[in-house]
Formats: sequence, C-alpha cells, structure tokens
Amino acid sequence: MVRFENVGLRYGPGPEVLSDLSFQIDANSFQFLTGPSGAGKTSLLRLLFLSLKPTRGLISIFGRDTATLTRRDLPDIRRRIGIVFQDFRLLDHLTTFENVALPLRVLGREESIYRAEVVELLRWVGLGDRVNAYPQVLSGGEKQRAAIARAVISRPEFLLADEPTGNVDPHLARRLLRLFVELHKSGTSVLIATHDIALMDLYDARRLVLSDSRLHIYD
Ligand SMILES: Nc1ncnc2c1ncn2[C@@H]1O[C@H](COP(=O)(O)OP(=O)(O)OP(=O)(O)O)[C@@H](O)[C@H]1O
Repeated sequence: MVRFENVGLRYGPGPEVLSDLSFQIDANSFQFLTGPSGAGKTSLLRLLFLSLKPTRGLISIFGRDTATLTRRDLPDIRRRIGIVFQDFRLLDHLTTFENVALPLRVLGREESIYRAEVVELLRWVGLGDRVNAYPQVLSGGEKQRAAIARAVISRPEFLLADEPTGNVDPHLARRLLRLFVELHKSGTSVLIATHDIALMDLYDARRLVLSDSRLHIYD
C-alpha cells in the first residue's frame, strides 16, 4: 500500500532529517512509529500524508508514484487517509459534532444517516456531553479525542496518528488504542507515532523506530 525506496528528507540547506528510508506498509497492517523527540516522526507522517515531498528517493502510495502526482490528484488520495495531527487542527467555527462529521459530509453522506453513528463514536471517546461544544471550550484532551473521532469516522484505508494519546490519562489511552485496533480489524492500516512505551507494550505490533535519521524495523 505504501512503499519507500531510499527516501531522504532535508529542510533547506541543513543535514538530512531522514536518510535512506526503505520500507513498506501493507494493507490491513498495524504499526507504531517511535523514536526520540526530534527524530523525524512528524516529518515522516507529513511525507505519508503528501504534505511534504522527499528530497530524494521514491514514495508510492496506493500504487501511485507520488512524484508523478499533480495538485489535482491530492484530494482523492487524502480522502483515503485519516490523520490525527499533533496540534489537532479542529475547525473553530464548527461544533464537535460538525468537526467529526466533516469527512462524511465531504463524501456526500446525508446527516440523517450518519448522525447516530457520529454521536455513538463521540460517546465512545468520552465526548457524549460535548457534542454541541465549539473547540475553544474543549480541553486539550477533549480536542485530541475529537480529532481522533474525525480521523476514524469514515473508516479510511490508512490511518496516521501523531501522538494521539499525548494529552489523555492512561485509562483513556487504552480505550483509544482499542478504537485503533478495532479499526485495524475492520481493514484499515494503522500507523501510530508515539513516545509512549507503555502504550506500545499493550499491543503486539510492528515497531518502526527512528534514530539518527535512520529507520529500524522490528517486526
Ligand atoms: N519546517 C521545518 N523546518 C526546518 N526544520 C524542521 C521543520 N520541521 C521539523 N524540522 C526539524 O526536523 C527534525 C525532525 O522534526 P520532527 O518534528 O519530524 O520530529 P519528531 O520526531 O516528530 O519530534 P517530536 O517527537 O518532538 O514531535 C527536527 O530537528 C526539527 O527541528
């Protein structure tokens, strides 16, 4: 589903942040991405979400060589990817319900059909009483859970999450991990970037470890 061949990334004239990355992510797989702060986890997620281009090497996603994609190709590919950003990126003028329902609206679904599903997911992530709240009044952990709900609601083929449990307590982190595992079991490939070793120890999955700009894989 995703293939990297000798990928390198540098920002401006500095040294390479990522060097010689060669790996694959299979359909319907589950992996953690870890490594020290500044190792390049967010940069790798940005390459996978096509919001950055590599400085060298080849990346293919869903069978398409990303070097040949035009701007007009990006929305169709991104619609197949759910992403939880480290800084959440909720839309301030939309309620929690509207933020989470947005991917379904973009897909042209009817609110009368998806309303109950969105509310049920919000209850599952502990936001049942925040359905009509705007992001400004949500805590960091509540925003994070809304961002997770928005990323998973459309059951994307590929889910990317950047420190998705960074703002919640261990009990809630376990609950959110279950959500990702359930999504994986229903066919999504999941990649979770995290520092949280206790979280990774809860689920036996492949680990992609970044250090010194290289990627080491533990299957
Ligand atoms: N837009 C940018 N311009 C220049 N350098 C950048 C930019 N974004 C990231 N970097 C640098 O690239 C390196 C990797 O950063 P990145 O955010 O990908 O790491 P990370 O592993 O996600 O870190 P953290 O765990 O702290 O979030 C760091 O040295 C960072 O300073």
